[in-house]
Order: sequence, then C-alpha cells, then structure tokens
Amino acid sequence: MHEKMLNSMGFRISDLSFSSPQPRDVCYVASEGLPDLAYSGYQPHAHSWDEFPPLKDILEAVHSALPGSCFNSLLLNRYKGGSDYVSWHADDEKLYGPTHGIASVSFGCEREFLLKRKPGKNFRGKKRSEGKRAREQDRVAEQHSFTLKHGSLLVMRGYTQRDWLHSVPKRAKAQSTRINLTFRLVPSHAG
Ligand SMILES: O=C(O)CCC(=O)C(=O)O
Ligand SMILES: [Fe+2]
Repeated sequence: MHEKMLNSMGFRISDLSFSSPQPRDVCYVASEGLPDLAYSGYQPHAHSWDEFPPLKDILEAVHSALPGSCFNSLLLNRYKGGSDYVSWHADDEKLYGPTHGIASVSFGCEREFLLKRKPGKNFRGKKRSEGKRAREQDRVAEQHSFTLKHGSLLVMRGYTQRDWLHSVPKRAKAQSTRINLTFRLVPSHAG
C-alpha cells in the first residue's frame, strides 16, 4: 500500500513509532498479554492494534485469504530506498515455536526476496563421502529469489524458519519506499 493510500485511510506513516537499530525502520504491533519479542539483542515496544485500525483491516484480509490462519502480531518494516535492507536471518525465535507460519504482505516499491538453506540443512544432500565442499556448493546453489511486488502476499510455513534463511538485499534501483507487513502468531503460553 502506498503511503498515499494509507493516508486516505486516515493512517499516517508518521503515526507509527519506528525504532531503528536496523538498516530499515521497524514497528511492532501485538495483541495484549503476549510475551515480549526480542531478537538480535533488540526488544521492540509492542503497539496495540487499536492504534492502527487499517492494520486490523489488512489482518482481516490476510485471515480471509489464508483460511485457518490466526495471527496476533505484526512486524512492520519500512525500506526508505534501495540502501535499506534486511540481512540473512531466520525468524526462529523460540517464542514462535518450530513450525510457525508467517504471512508477509508488501506495498510500494518492489524488492527482491531471497531464500537459501541454512548451513547443515542440506536437502538434496550430497553424501558425506562427497565432502563438505560439495555439500556446501549444493546448499549455496539451492537459493531462490522472488520479486515481491506491490500487494503481494508471501507465506512461509512448515520448517521454513528452522531450515532456511531469508533476506531482502540492498538494490540501487529501488528508489522509493516499500512497506512490508509480516504477520505472525505468538502462542500465548510462549515465553
Ligand atoms: O521485508 C521483507 O520482505 C522481509 C522482512 C523480514 O524478513 C522480517 O521482518 O523478518
Ligand atoms: Fe524475516
């Protein structure tokens, strides 16, 4: 969703309190009573859904698009241009459990989203006898790239976070803002 569209819904990007120890702006929204999220040594303040009604509408749209899904938290990322990025990582914090799903909605400037296997999580698996180097070459070769366009919905589920890393690299050509919403489920007993 472009900022203009968010504005017309009575929602201003400037309303969000972004905090940025990261190479992009991040804002966390979560239902009440959930355990705190902490990642990369950082613990974002949890905003309530009521502060951002349009986000509740988008959450509802995601739930309708993915029957059976039930998300209760959201990490919102704002990439102000091509030098904002997210480096290789997995959203594998214990808080979420081993097979949690993430629904990722993108608005604005399209960006490339990359996925590659974690070291040691070799799927096609060269045999041990073929050597570490061959196995590593396989893993690196098994990298996937998706262009996340305005309005796209990307779903990561199953053992994606356990076995894979993902990133949104810098791209000189990406000159405008991209907003990405990653909806997640934090089990209320987690912590
Ligand atoms: O911006 C994206 O598409 C990915 C964001 C992401 O990986 C995250 O918030 O954990
Ligand atoms: Fe992520």
